[in-house]
Amino acid sequence: MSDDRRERKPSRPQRGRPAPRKEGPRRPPVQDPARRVALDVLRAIRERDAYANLALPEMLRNRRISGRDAALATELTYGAARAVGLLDAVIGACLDRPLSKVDPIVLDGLRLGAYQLLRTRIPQHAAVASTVDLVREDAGTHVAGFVNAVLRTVSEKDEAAWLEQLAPDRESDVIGHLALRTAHPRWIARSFAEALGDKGPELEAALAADDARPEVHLVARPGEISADELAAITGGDVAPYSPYGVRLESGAGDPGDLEPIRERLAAVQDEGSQLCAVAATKAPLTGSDERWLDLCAGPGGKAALLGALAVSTGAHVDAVEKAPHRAKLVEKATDGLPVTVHVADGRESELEGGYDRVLVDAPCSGLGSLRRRPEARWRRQPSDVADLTKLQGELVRAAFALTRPGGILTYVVCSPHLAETEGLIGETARKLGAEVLDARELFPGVPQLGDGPYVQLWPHRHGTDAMFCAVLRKPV
Ligand SMILES: C[S@@+](CC[C@H](N)C(=O)[O-])C[C@H]1O[C@@H](n2cnc3c(N)ncnc32)[C@H](O)[C@@H]1O
Repeated sequence: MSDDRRERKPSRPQRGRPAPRKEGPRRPPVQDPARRVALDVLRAIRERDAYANLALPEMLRNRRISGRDAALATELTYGAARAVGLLDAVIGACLDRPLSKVDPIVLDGLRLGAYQLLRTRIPQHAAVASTVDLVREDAGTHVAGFVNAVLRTVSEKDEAAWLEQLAPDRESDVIGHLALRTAHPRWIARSFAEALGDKGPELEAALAADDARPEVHLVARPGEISADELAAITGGDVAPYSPYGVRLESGAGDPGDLEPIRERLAAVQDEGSQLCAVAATKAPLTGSDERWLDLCAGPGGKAALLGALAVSTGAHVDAVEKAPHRAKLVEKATDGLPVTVHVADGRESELEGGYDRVLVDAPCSGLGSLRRRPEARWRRQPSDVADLTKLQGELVRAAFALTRPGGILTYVVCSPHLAETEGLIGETARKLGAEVLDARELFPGVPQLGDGPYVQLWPHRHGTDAMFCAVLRKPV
């Protein structure tokens, strides 16, 4: 935006603190509860590293917002948080100063407004006026003209026209081009390309699927309720691959309100996670099959499924989790199941070895579940991956030491990044002398699993998170 279109230059409010209102009567509180929540969550993400999928439901509950307002708040919060890179590129093109010079509180508002203008059908006037009102409440009247002028400039073109202007040339920089189009950081788009071995239509489909709101997946607890019954009660569809899965349309409200979930007959769990947990219990094994170990168990999604499956086979699960508060979540998730929770570092758990089956669902970059964690793609850094692979290798080695000869070690990460997947497990298995089994055989009915021996699931192929699964056997 040029200076002549901006109102008098504001003295900047202090970062993180609303400036006192300068004029006019106090507004009645919360004229626009949905956008107010969205803006407050965007701010919480920026200021205190909040997670949208935790902060949003909490705010909606505390403010007693439901129905259409809750649906709008969810759409705006998730959408704007996911598209930050794209929104910032467009906002930056409307300014005559660097984006970093814009007050962060004002920038949150600009992102919320730009998202509505570029990626929703909200009428332009409503998008601009409502955003100006909210930012005025937070940052003072003096910023209203600036916000109004920037958003009016944003609204002069639609998303396609902005991309035409701002995206790198597809021919010379396909990664940069697709990254901006699908609101991904370049390094993540590159890691997807490397994992797929593709820079064409498949990469585009993968990034596009990652830029869309995902369905909600539920797991029907084995022995408690069937997937058919769960689908009938919730109005969802039986999932295509997991025998325990149900898929619900996104935006169908808070799944925590569903009766089967309140009654603990079912839980929210991505179908890919379900498939990996089931695979860990199904790899062929000779001899005893009673002692199972989940070495990275928090918050307990897979431990609960392992525990429920263990009931029918007579097995017992030890679940290790390093973070005490997450270990409590595992206890809650596995209450009543044959699962013992241990608060310990999986690398030195001091558990007695000889396990028949060990699952290492390792801490990872989470690049495989970006669609469910909208802000994560902008928070993660390439350097995170190097730190994580060190930990992943140490956990796999500790797990292998705890596995009995002939026993099965299943390694899972929610990431397609090659350093965390094939790179990590291939090298570690070789050094340990482990036999690599063909994991594809443990995912019956799941198409497009490639050449093996590992399994990499993808949102665009399977509708699941991009889970990776490798299955090793310790030689006798
Ligand atoms: C990907 S999550 C596991 C998800 C879990 N299996 C589920 O399905 O709900 C990885 C977990 O490992 C835990 N963790 C991190 N470092 C660990 C360590 N050294 N030993 C044990 N657990 C660890 C993290 O706190 C986190 O809860």
